[in-house]
Amino acid sequence: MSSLHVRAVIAQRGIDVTLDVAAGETVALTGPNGAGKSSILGVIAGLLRPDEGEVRLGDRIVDTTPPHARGVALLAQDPLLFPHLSVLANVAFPPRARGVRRHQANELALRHLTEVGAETLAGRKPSHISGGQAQRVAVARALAADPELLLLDEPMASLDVDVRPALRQTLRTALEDRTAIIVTHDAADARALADRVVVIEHGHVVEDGPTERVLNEPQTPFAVRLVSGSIK
Ligand SMILES: Nc1ncnc2c1ncn2[C@@H]1O[C@H](COP(=O)(O)OP(=O)(O)OP(=O)(O)O)[C@@H](O)[C@H]1O
Repeated sequence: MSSLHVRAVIAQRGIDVTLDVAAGETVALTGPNGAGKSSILGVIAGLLRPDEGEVRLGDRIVDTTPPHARGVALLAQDPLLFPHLSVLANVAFPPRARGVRRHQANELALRHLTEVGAETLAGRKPSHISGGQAQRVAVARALAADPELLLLDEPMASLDVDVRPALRQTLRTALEDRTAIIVTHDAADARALADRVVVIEHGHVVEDGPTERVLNEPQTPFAVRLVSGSIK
């Protein structure tokens, strides 16, 4: 578990952001479409190089560390499971990639699948499970990477409204005592999962405070809309 410090300037996208996340803290990153949320996650994950900036995890500067060695797991909107691998092999992939032996990696994978309530799917191929199940499996795979920092980009966006509460509950458990950033447009996600809410507009932080404060006394027009549920 590490703290995060990120400063990212991407001139072409109008982004200039500094963000600190304490060790074990979950931050909900929110703001209008095109505000820069995904770009910020991209910089932290090492997928996008800022014009200027720094990404520090604990006391390590990871700017020049390749994505797979950063200790950062990114859960995208789509589960992006490997189609040719079983559910179990998908979740065992990160530990296998860091050299854990097959038997041990499979045991670890099964434990994470159980954590997200998907252990009965272990033998199936991704094409034989539902979208909601696939997203749970993707959460298990992200956890199996044992990341120092977990980034979630609208993990509920592709799911039907009726399966969102179950995944939210899964994430609630998974994010306890983990440093994490979740991009969301849903106040329910922020309320259930985040210690802090940060609002980004036009590439800048316009509001930042404890979840309770931001949801009870929103200061910016976007936060007001978030609370009233009028976004989307
Ligand atoms: N691949 C790209 N190349 C150039 N500009 C991009 C690219 N992707 C996004 N942008 C621009 O960068 C800015 C920030 O976009 P970004 O996707 O980070 O916002 P976002 O807050 O994640 O939006 P959304 O809620 O729609 O996902 C926007 O002006 C967008 O047009």
